[in-house]
Amino acid sequence: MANAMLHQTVGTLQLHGSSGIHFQGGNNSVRLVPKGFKVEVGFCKRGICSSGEKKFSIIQASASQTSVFDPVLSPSNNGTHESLKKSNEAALILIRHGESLWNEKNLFTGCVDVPLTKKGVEEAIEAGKRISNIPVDMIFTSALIRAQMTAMLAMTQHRRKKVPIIMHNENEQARVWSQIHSEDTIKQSIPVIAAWQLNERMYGELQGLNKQETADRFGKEKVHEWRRSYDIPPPNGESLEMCAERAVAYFKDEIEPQLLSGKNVMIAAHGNSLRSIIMYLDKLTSQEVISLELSTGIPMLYIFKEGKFIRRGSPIAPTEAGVYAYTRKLAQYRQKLDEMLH
Ligand SMILES: O=C(O)[C@H](O)COP(=O)(O)O
Repeated sequence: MANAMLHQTVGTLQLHGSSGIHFQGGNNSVRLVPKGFKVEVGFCKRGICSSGEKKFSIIQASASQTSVFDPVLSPSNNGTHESLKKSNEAALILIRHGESLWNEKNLFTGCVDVPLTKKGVEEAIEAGKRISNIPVDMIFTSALIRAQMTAMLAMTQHRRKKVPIIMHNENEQARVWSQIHSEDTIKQSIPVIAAWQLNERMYGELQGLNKQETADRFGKEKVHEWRRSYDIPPPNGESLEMCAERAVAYFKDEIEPQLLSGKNVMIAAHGNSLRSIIMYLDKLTSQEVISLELSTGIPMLYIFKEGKFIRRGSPIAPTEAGVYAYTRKLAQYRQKLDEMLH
């Protein structure tokens, strides 16, 4: 058990606007994180737990200081943010889930939790082949099964053979009961964070309706406006703008800090939650995003470098040399995999 870790939550860390970082544990309340403790970033369901307070846990680490998450530095810490921006480069992969049973039936799906079809399973596996040489350190998915299936199936193809493991931080018991007690096993794992903020836009009263029949009933133009306009919501549903408010906020608060710290990230999500994120990454206008269409199961690669997102398109096949020549780091990663596996 030399490598085993003892992680015990002993308090919480609170960020209070101008008054700084406070540690609150038992009867103690001190301003800074005490020596010998480290910060583990938690993911509360809504990203922000209450106004001005983000969810962190202070964990007391034994001799081994490793956890599934490396400490993440807040982007609001300007000095560090700037230096990380300069030094780090990371891959960002976006994948829209494979075909779902309601895509096949041409039904508005939105937040209804529908699994993949056989074709969707195959698309996810094919997507996995395309990214099998690209490093993945963390995976974010929506809370919906079609995105989670896609992420997991894609990872079955990855040459590095790390094990994707869904993090359960919904309450303290879930967190403790899913703890991994081997540093070596943790190193061979990829944390998977499921977040409702990455869910498909909520399609309101259109959910479950046939897309063609809806166009016949309300008119092609009206339905196109509901589906593709930026700020016009479908009846009692979310517009793309409303979807962006939660999806892009989550991306900025939870995903960008990981990229800033050099982590390679994959996001498996949905047509519209990804359209809103791409709108942010590519700085598209509300006019330009109208014509942005995403196919199911096609991975898209971005390189995050010097604080900028560089769009690299979709890796075509695992053998496509060009993809791995995008950056020296990617080429080196692939070379390492080749050496390891031959
Ligand atoms: O939720 C749905 O119905 C689809 O996944 C996305 O639909 P859209 O193409 O109408 O945006």
